[in-house]
Amino acid sequence: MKIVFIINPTAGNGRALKQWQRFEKTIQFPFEHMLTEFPGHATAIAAAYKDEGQQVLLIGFGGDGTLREIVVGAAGAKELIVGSVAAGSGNDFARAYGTFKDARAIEEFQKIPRFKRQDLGEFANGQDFQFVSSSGIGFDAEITIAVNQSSLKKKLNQFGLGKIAYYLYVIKTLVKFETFTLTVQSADETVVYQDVWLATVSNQPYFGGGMKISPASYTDDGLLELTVVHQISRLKLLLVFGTVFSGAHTRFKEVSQMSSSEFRLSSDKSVFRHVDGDDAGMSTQNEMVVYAVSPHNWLSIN
Ligand SMILES: Nc1ncnc2c1ncn2[C@@H]1O[C@H](COP(=O)(O)OP(=O)(O)OP(=O)(O)O)[C@@H](O)[C@H]1O
Repeated sequence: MKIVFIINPTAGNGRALKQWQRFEKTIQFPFEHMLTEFPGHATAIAAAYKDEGQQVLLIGFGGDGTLREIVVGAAGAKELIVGSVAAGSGNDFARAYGTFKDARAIEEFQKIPRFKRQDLGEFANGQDFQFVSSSGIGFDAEITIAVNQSSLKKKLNQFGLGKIAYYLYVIKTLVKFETFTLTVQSADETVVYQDVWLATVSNQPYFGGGMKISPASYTDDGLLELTVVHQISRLKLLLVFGTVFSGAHTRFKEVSQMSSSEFRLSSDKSVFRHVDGDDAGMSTQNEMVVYAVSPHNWLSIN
Protein backbone atom coordinates (compact mmCIF):
# COMPACT_ATOMS: atom_id res chain seq x y z
CA MET A 1 0.00 0.00 0.00
CA LYS A 2 1.33 3.40 -0.98
CA ILE A 3 1.17 6.13 1.68
CA VAL A 4 0.69 9.73 0.60
CA PHE A 5 0.51 12.69 2.98
CA ILE A 6 -1.37 15.76 1.72
CA ILE A 7 -0.47 18.68 3.96
CA ASN A 8 -2.28 21.99 4.12
CA PRO A 9 0.39 24.30 5.59
CA THR A 10 -2.22 26.97 6.39
CA ALA A 11 -4.51 24.68 8.45
CA GLY A 12 -4.81 25.09 12.20
CA ASN A 13 -4.24 28.82 11.82
CA GLY A 14 -0.88 28.13 10.18
CA ARG A 15 0.34 25.63 12.79
CA ALA A 16 -0.03 22.56 10.51
CA LEU A 17 3.30 23.07 8.74
CA LYS A 18 5.34 23.01 11.97
CA GLN A 19 3.27 20.02 13.16
CA TRP A 20 4.10 18.21 9.89
CA GLN A 21 7.81 18.99 10.18
CA ARG A 22 7.85 17.34 13.64
CA PHE A 23 5.68 14.42 12.48
CA GLU A 24 7.79 13.74 9.39
CA LYS A 25 10.85 13.01 11.54
CA THR A 26 8.99 10.16 13.28
CA ILE A 27 8.00 8.30 10.06
CA GLN A 28 9.88 5.03 9.48
CA PHE A 29 8.20 3.76 6.31
CA PRO A 30 8.30 4.86 2.65
CA PHE A 31 5.89 7.69 1.85
CA GLU A 32 5.19 10.52 -0.56
CA HIS A 33 4.10 13.97 0.51
CA MET A 34 2.66 17.06 -1.15
CA LEU A 35 1.95 20.50 0.29
CA THR A 36 -1.23 22.18 -0.93
CA GLU A 37 -0.62 25.52 -2.58
CA PHE A 38 -4.14 26.91 -2.98
CA PRO A 39 -7.77 26.11 -2.07
CA GLY A 40 -8.95 23.11 -4.10
CA HIS A 41 -5.42 21.78 -4.65
CA ALA A 42 -5.98 18.76 -2.35
CA THR A 43 -8.82 17.57 -4.62
CA ALA A 44 -6.53 17.59 -7.66
CA ILE A 45 -3.74 15.84 -5.75
CA ALA A 46 -6.09 13.09 -4.51
CA ALA A 47 -7.71 12.57 -7.93
CA ALA A 48 -4.29 12.13 -9.56
CA TYR A 49 -3.86 8.88 -7.57
CA LYS A 50 -7.00 7.30 -9.05
CA ASP A 51 -5.12 5.28 -11.68
CA GLU A 52 -2.23 4.02 -9.55
CA GLY A 53 -3.27 0.37 -9.95
CA GLN A 54 -2.65 -0.27 -6.25
CA GLN A 55 -4.16 0.67 -2.91
CA VAL A 56 -3.22 4.18 -1.82
CA LEU A 57 -3.76 5.59 1.66
CA LEU A 58 -4.21 9.36 1.34
CA ILE A 59 -3.57 10.99 4.70
CA GLY A 60 -4.89 14.53 5.00
CA PHE A 61 -2.70 16.56 7.30
CA GLY A 62 -5.05 19.43 8.03
CA GLY A 63 -8.60 20.21 9.10
CA ASP A 64 -12.09 19.68 7.78
CA GLY A 65 -11.65 21.76 4.62
CA THR A 66 -8.54 19.83 3.59
CA LEU A 67 -10.19 16.48 4.27
CA ARG A 68 -13.30 17.45 2.32
CA GLU A 69 -11.15 18.35 -0.67
CA ILE A 70 -9.30 15.01 -0.47
CA VAL A 71 -12.53 13.02 -0.14
CA VAL A 72 -14.02 14.82 -3.15
CA GLY A 73 -10.92 13.89 -5.20
CA ALA A 74 -10.98 10.27 -3.98
CA ALA A 75 -14.75 9.63 -4.14
CA GLY A 76 -15.76 6.78 -6.42
CA ALA A 77 -12.25 5.25 -6.52
CA LYS A 78 -12.09 1.67 -5.20
CA GLU A 79 -8.40 1.77 -4.28
CA LEU A 80 -8.14 5.13 -2.54
CA ILE A 81 -8.56 5.14 1.25
CA VAL A 82 -8.71 8.45 3.12
CA GLY A 83 -7.27 8.91 6.61
CA SER A 84 -6.23 11.97 8.58
CA VAL A 85 -3.85 13.43 11.07
CA ALA A 86 -5.80 16.15 12.84
CA ALA A 87 -4.02 19.44 12.20
CA GLY A 88 -6.89 21.88 11.72
CA SER A 89 -8.73 24.19 14.07
CA GLY A 90 -12.03 22.29 14.36
CA ASN A 91 -11.20 18.73 13.28
CA ASP A 92 -14.74 17.36 13.12
CA PHE A 93 -13.62 14.95 10.38
CA ALA A 94 -11.30 13.27 12.87
CA ARG A 95 -14.14 12.93 15.39
CA ALA A 96 -16.33 10.96 13.00
CA TYR A 97 -13.95 9.13 10.70
CA GLY A 98 -11.01 8.39 12.96
CA THR A 99 -7.53 9.80 12.84
CA PHE A 100 -3.96 8.56 13.15
CA LYS A 101 -2.50 9.84 16.39
CA ASP A 102 1.09 9.07 15.37
CA ALA A 103 3.25 7.44 12.67
CA ARG A 104 3.16 4.09 14.47
CA ALA A 105 -0.62 3.95 14.10
CA ILE A 106 -0.18 4.35 10.33
CA GLU A 107 2.35 1.52 10.30
CA GLU A 108 -0.14 -0.71 12.17
CA PHE A 109 -2.85 0.18 9.66
CA GLN A 110 -0.57 -0.84 6.78
CA LYS A 111 -0.18 -4.31 8.32
CA ILE A 112 -3.93 -4.85 8.75
CA PRO A 113 -5.83 -2.32 6.62
CA ARG A 114 -9.42 -1.97 7.75
CA PHE A 115 -11.58 0.45 5.84
CA LYS A 116 -15.20 1.32 5.37
CA ARG A 117 -17.51 2.75 2.68
CA GLN A 118 -18.89 6.19 3.63
CA ASP A 119 -21.59 8.50 2.30
CA LEU A 120 -20.82 11.84 0.72
CA GLY A 121 -23.36 14.68 0.74
CA GLU A 122 -23.92 16.88 -2.30
CA PHE A 123 -26.03 19.68 -3.73
CA ALA A 124 -25.95 21.84 -6.83
CA ASN A 125 -26.63 25.56 -6.80
CA GLY A 126 -25.08 27.06 -9.91
CA GLN A 127 -22.04 24.91 -9.22
CA ASP A 128 -21.64 21.43 -7.67
CA PHE A 129 -20.83 21.23 -3.96
CA GLN A 130 -19.93 18.19 -1.89
CA PHE A 131 -19.78 17.92 1.89
CA VAL A 132 -18.34 15.22 4.12
CA SER A 133 -19.65 16.31 7.52
CA SER A 134 -22.28 19.02 7.01
CA SER A 135 -23.50 21.97 5.02
CA GLY A 136 -25.64 24.71 6.46
CA ILE A 137 -27.28 28.04 5.87
CA GLY A 138 -27.99 30.96 8.17
CA PHE A 139 -26.54 32.09 11.48
CA ASP A 140 -23.61 29.66 11.82
CA ALA A 141 -22.61 30.05 8.17
CA GLU A 142 -22.62 33.84 8.53
CA ILE A 143 -20.33 33.61 11.58
CA THR A 144 -18.01 31.11 9.88
CA ILE A 145 -17.63 33.25 6.79
CA ALA A 146 -17.10 36.46 8.77
CA VAL A 147 -14.43 34.77 10.92
CA ASN A 148 -12.67 33.21 7.90
CA GLN A 149 -12.46 36.61 6.20
CA SER A 150 -11.56 38.53 9.34
CA SER A 151 -8.29 40.43 9.53
CA LEU A 152 -8.84 40.59 13.31
CA LYS A 153 -8.63 36.77 13.43
CA LYS A 154 -5.30 36.85 11.59
CA LYS A 155 -3.94 39.42 14.05
CA LEU A 156 -5.21 37.52 17.11
CA ASN A 157 -3.85 34.25 15.68
CA GLN A 158 -0.33 35.62 15.99
CA PHE A 159 -0.86 35.48 19.75
CA GLY A 160 -2.77 32.17 19.71
CA LEU A 161 -6.03 34.03 20.49
CA GLY A 162 -7.96 33.22 17.29
CA LYS A 163 -10.92 31.82 19.29
CA ILE A 164 -11.63 35.29 20.67
CA ALA A 165 -12.40 36.48 17.13
CA TYR A 166 -14.92 33.64 16.82
CA TYR A 167 -16.78 34.64 20.01
CA LEU A 168 -16.80 38.32 18.98
CA TYR A 169 -18.44 37.39 15.68
CA VAL A 170 -20.99 35.19 17.47
CA ILE A 171 -22.10 38.25 19.48
CA LYS A 172 -21.99 40.60 16.49
CA THR A 173 -24.01 38.23 14.30
CA LEU A 174 -26.44 37.49 17.13
CA VAL A 175 -27.29 41.19 17.40
CA LYS A 176 -27.76 41.92 13.69
CA PHE A 177 -29.00 38.59 12.24
CA GLU A 178 -32.40 38.66 10.52
CA THR A 179 -34.25 35.36 10.58
CA PHE A 180 -35.80 33.83 7.46
CA THR A 181 -38.61 31.51 6.39
CA LEU A 182 -37.49 28.06 5.27
CA THR A 183 -39.45 25.56 3.19
CA VAL A 184 -38.32 21.95 3.52
CA GLN A 185 -39.46 19.18 1.20
CA SER A 186 -38.42 15.63 2.05
CA ALA A 187 -39.63 12.28 0.74
CA ASP A 188 -42.55 12.26 3.23
CA GLU A 189 -43.63 15.86 3.78
CA THR A 190 -43.33 19.59 3.15
CA VAL A 191 -42.81 21.79 6.22
CA VAL A 192 -42.53 25.58 6.41
CA TYR A 193 -40.49 26.95 9.31
CA GLN A 194 -40.85 30.61 10.34
CA ASP A 195 -38.15 32.76 12.00
CA VAL A 196 -35.32 30.39 11.16
CA TRP A 197 -31.83 31.04 12.51
CA LEU A 198 -30.05 28.14 10.90
CA ALA A 199 -30.59 24.93 8.95
CA THR A 200 -27.84 22.34 8.78
CA VAL A 201 -27.77 19.15 6.72
CA SER A 202 -25.51 16.61 8.44
CA ASN A 203 -23.89 13.36 7.49
CA GLN A 204 -22.17 12.92 10.85
CA PRO A 205 -22.93 14.13 14.41
CA TYR A 206 -20.33 16.91 14.75
CA PHE A 207 -19.85 20.37 13.32
CA GLY A 208 -18.22 23.67 14.28
CA GLY A 209 -15.35 22.03 16.15
CA GLY A 210 -16.93 19.46 18.46
CA MET A 211 -20.57 20.59 18.60
CA LYS A 212 -22.76 17.48 18.50
CA ILE A 213 -25.47 19.08 16.39
CA SER A 214 -26.85 15.89 14.87
CA PRO A 215 -26.55 13.02 17.37
CA ALA A 216 -28.66 10.69 15.19
CA SER A 217 -26.39 10.92 12.14
CA TYR A 218 -24.52 7.86 10.89
CA THR A 219 -21.90 8.29 8.21
CA ASP A 220 -22.77 5.23 6.13
CA ASP A 221 -26.56 4.80 6.32
CA GLY A 222 -27.51 6.47 3.03
CA LEU A 223 -29.35 9.18 4.98
CA LEU A 224 -28.84 12.84 5.85
CA GLU A 225 -30.22 14.63 8.88
CA LEU A 226 -31.61 18.15 8.87
CA THR A 227 -31.49 20.37 11.96
CA VAL A 228 -33.55 23.58 11.97
CA VAL A 229 -33.33 26.15 14.78
CA HIS A 230 -36.35 28.45 14.64
CA GLN A 231 -38.65 30.77 16.61
CA ILE A 232 -36.18 31.31 19.41
CA SER A 233 -35.17 34.46 21.29
CA ARG A 234 -31.59 35.73 21.00
CA LEU A 235 -30.94 34.99 24.65
CA LYS A 236 -32.29 31.44 24.47
CA LEU A 237 -30.28 30.82 21.30
CA LEU A 238 -27.11 31.47 23.29
CA LEU A 239 -28.30 28.97 25.90
CA VAL A 240 -29.05 26.38 23.20
CA PHE A 241 -25.60 26.98 21.67
CA GLY A 242 -24.08 26.06 25.00
CA THR A 243 -25.89 22.72 25.03
CA VAL A 244 -24.89 21.65 21.50
CA PHE A 245 -21.55 20.27 22.68
CA SER A 246 -23.34 17.49 24.57
CA GLY A 247 -26.18 17.05 22.08
CA ALA A 248 -28.74 18.18 24.71
CA HIS A 249 -30.09 20.93 22.38
CA THR A 250 -32.37 18.37 20.72
CA ARG A 251 -34.68 18.60 23.77
CA PHE A 252 -35.63 22.21 22.98
CA LYS A 253 -38.88 22.69 21.05
CA GLU A 254 -37.12 25.33 18.91
CA VAL A 255 -34.80 22.65 17.50
CA SER A 256 -36.40 20.42 14.86
CA GLN A 257 -34.68 17.43 13.34
CA MET A 258 -35.57 14.97 10.60
CA SER A 259 -33.91 12.28 8.52
CA SER A 260 -34.15 11.61 4.76
CA SER A 261 -32.04 10.63 1.77
CA GLU A 262 -32.89 13.97 0.19
CA PHE A 263 -33.98 17.46 1.32
CA ARG A 264 -35.17 20.32 -0.88
CA LEU A 265 -34.57 23.62 0.89
CA SER A 266 -35.59 27.13 -0.08
CA SER A 267 -35.43 30.37 1.90
CA ASP A 268 -37.41 33.59 1.45
CA LYS A 269 -34.18 35.62 1.38
CA SER A 270 -30.56 35.09 0.35
CA VAL A 271 -28.58 33.52 3.18
CA PHE A 272 -24.95 32.61 3.75
CA ARG A 273 -23.92 28.97 3.32
CA HIS A 274 -20.99 26.82 4.41
CA VAL A 275 -19.73 23.38 3.43
CA ASP A 276 -17.74 21.64 6.17
CA GLY A 277 -17.05 25.01 7.78
CA ASP A 278 -15.78 26.74 4.64
CA ASP A 279 -17.44 29.54 2.69
CA ALA A 280 -19.84 28.20 0.01
CA GLY A 281 -21.44 31.39 -1.23
CA MET A 282 -25.11 32.21 -0.79
CA SER A 283 -28.30 30.25 -1.03
CA THR A 284 -30.33 32.70 -3.06
CA GLN A 285 -33.87 33.87 -2.40
CA ASN A 286 -36.61 31.34 -3.21
CA GLU A 287 -34.22 29.03 -5.06
CA MET A 288 -34.86 25.33 -4.35
CA VAL A 289 -31.60 23.56 -3.47
CA VAL A 290 -31.58 19.75 -3.40
CA TYR A 291 -29.32 18.17 -0.75
CA ALA A 292 -28.77 14.44 -1.30
CA VAL A 293 -26.40 11.55 -0.73
CA SER A 294 -24.01 11.32 -3.67
CA PRO A 295 -23.96 8.09 -5.73
CA HIS A 296 -20.15 8.25 -5.34
CA ASN A 297 -19.14 7.05 -1.91
CA TRP A 298 -15.62 6.95 -0.50
CA LEU A 299 -13.44 4.79 1.73
CA SER A 300 -12.38 5.85 5.22
CA ILE A 301 -10.04 4.07 7.62
CA ASN A 302 -11.91 1.95 10.14
N1 LIG B 1 -1.69 26.87 0.41
C1 LIG B 1 -2.91 27.30 0.75
N2 LIG B 1 -3.14 28.62 0.94
C2 LIG B 1 -4.36 29.07 1.33
N3 LIG B 1 -5.41 28.26 1.57
C3 LIG B 1 -5.22 26.94 1.42
C4 LIG B 1 -3.98 26.38 1.00
N4 LIG B 1 -4.10 25.04 0.94
C5 LIG B 1 -5.39 24.76 1.29
N5 LIG B 1 -6.07 25.88 1.58
C6 LIG B 1 -7.45 26.03 2.04
O1 LIG B 1 -7.45 26.16 3.46
C7 LIG B 1 -8.78 25.90 3.90
C8 LIG B 1 -8.82 25.66 5.39
O2 LIG B 1 -8.17 24.47 5.70
P1 LIG B 1 -8.72 23.46 6.82
O3 LIG B 1 -10.20 23.53 6.90
O4 LIG B 1 -8.11 22.15 6.58
O5 LIG B 1 -8.08 24.08 8.14
P2 LIG B 1 -8.79 24.75 9.39
O6 LIG B 1 -9.80 25.73 8.90
O7 LIG B 1 -7.72 25.23 10.28
O8 LIG B 1 -9.46 23.51 10.10
P3 LIG B 1 -10.99 23.16 10.46
O9 LIG B 1 -11.78 23.26 9.19
O10 LIG B 1 -10.93 21.76 10.99
O11 LIG B 1 -11.41 24.17 11.47
C9 LIG B 1 -9.19 24.72 3.05
O12 LIG B 1 -10.56 24.76 2.74
C10 LIG B 1 -8.33 24.83 1.77
O13 LIG B 1 -9.10 25.08 0.62
